[in-house]
Amino acid sequence: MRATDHSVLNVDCMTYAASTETVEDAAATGRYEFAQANIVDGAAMSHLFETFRPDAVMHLAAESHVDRSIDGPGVFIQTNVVGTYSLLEAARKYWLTLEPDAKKAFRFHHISTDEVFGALEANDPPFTETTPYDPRSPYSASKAASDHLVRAWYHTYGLPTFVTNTTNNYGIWHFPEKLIPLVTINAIEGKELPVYGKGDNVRDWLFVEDHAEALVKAVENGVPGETYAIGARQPRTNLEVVKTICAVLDELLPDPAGPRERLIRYVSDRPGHDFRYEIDPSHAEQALDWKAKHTFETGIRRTVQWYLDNRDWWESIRARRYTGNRLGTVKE
Ligand SMILES: Cc1cn([C@H]2C[C@H](O)[C@@H](COP(=O)(O)OP(=O)(O)O[C@H]3O[C@H](C)C(=O)[C@H](O)[C@H]3O)O2)c(=O)[nH]c1=O
Repeated sequence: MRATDHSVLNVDCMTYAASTETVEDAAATGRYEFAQANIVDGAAMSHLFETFRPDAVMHLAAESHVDRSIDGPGVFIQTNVVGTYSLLEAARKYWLTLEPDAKKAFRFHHISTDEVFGALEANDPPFTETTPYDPRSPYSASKAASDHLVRAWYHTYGLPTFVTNTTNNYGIWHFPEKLIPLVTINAIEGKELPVYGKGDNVRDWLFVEDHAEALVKAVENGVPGETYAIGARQPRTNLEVVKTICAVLDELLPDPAGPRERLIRYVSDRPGHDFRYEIDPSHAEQALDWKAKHTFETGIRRTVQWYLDNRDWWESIRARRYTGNRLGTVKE
């Protein structure tokens, strides 16, 4: 199946106030058209299937910010667990109505995270598809639960599902509460750059366009019951990430006050902060005939340039809605 020749129901950002506002911001750019429905609402989900009659589903809808899940886990259980259940049931009811060929070709692609595998120590080998689940935050536990539901619907009902687990994404349109957009925007504005703990936690960074390409390959070629661990082999400590952003910005937009590393502030650590995530993507690269094109350095350069070129987008988000304490305030 080629994703470009078939209708794929891309379920994303359809949940709750914060995500709906994200959708409005994205839709305001004129580049997107969204069907909005609450993922927890089974009837609304069934209506989406009847309207679109998709050949496949890409399930990207999730509450995704770990800090928010620590502040308020309930919405993560609703969206990520109950929402995935409701989407699976709507997909199953629709799938049962399909003709045999369409039924065989149908795919339910669940997009998930490497956080379900827990935390690595410095010398542990990277996660693979066979790493046991060991989630530790309310967010990762809710995603782990959703992964298990998706596999259960394959084994129990025969719904042709598969799962991709990916490393940290970054790039254009990244919501300004996560580390990279938050630090980029704060650095542009000359504000302090909050680094949790000592800044030695490691994340493995995948440029969003590389991930999108992998997801298209996966929905075209993914085998039901399979798992694909997707990453770019670009692990960096958080301090390296922040310093790289500062250096790129100093080059693209020099600050008369001096190098931006002066803005780095070490703040209280995230409770239960997972030390290190990293994926070995060998199986996915081979099975999906895909490989990430960006190194962290090429991807971050494009990202910083994009935030410089798209101030209107993030300024309006910061000004209108998200001035709360999860948006770049230094907490000490
Ligand atoms: C917001 C913030 C974060 N950090 C640290 C915490 C992490 O060690 C690292 C990245 O944090 P962020 O919240 O951007 O992303 P993760 O907690 O690694 O999780 C992200 O990647 C996974 C795979 C998903 O599945 C999540 O959905 C996604 O949000 O920077 C700071 O030091 N300062 C800050 O102000």
